[in-house]
Amino acid sequence: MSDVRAEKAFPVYWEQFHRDARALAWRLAGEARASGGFDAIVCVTRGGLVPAAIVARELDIRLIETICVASYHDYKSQGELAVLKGVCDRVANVRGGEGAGVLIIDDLVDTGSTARVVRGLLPKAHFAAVYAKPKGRPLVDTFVTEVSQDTWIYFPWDMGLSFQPPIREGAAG
Ligand SMILES: O=P(O)(O)OC[C@H]1O[C@H](OP(=O)(O)OP(=O)(O)O)[C@H](O)[C@@H]1O
Ligand SMILES: Nc1nc2[nH]cnc2c(=O)[nH]1
Ligand SMILES: [Mg+2]
Repeated sequence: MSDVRAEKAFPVYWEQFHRDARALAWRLAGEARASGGFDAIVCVTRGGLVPAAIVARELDIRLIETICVASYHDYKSQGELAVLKGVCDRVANVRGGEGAGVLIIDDLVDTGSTARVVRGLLPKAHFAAVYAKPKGRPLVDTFVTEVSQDTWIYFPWDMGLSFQPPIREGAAG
């Protein structure tokens, strides 16, 4: 989201996230049939951890690795992208090297910067995200829902219940 101001909010609740992550698993099951399956999952921390758990359960994948990337240091503003931990050789070479047979999972692609770096490390892997914005979309092999570039997605783990003032008290203005 670095150069476009996020004007619209897209809040996602746990039930919806579970449904969308399952929809991703259904699509990936089709991909797996066509491509010979996935032997391992690499989840992009931290956001990729949650959909990775759901997809791993649905596709019965038990070899799971993380790639630890940090870039959004402040809320909504992307800084320098740092890979804090790469992928172990056992997973990167699970089917002949360069990420062949590996499924990479993240919660979303926005500008595509994170996906570009991760794909560079595992060029033969399949990259999946639950949500995609237009700039990041060319970097993803499989996703479920596209939102506009000026939308900020609020995940259930980032939200909590809070009091809402009644509309007549000015909240609608
Ligand atoms: O396409 P991009 O513009 O690179 O943005 C997408 C990345 O941003 C978020 O991660 P973030 O860096 O905020 O860290 P987190 O997963 O630890 O929350 C999200 O989980 C993606 O990994
Ligand atoms: N939660 C959240 N993190 C992001 N990182 C980059 N874009 C987004 C977004 O829309 N929502
Ligand atoms: Mg992330």
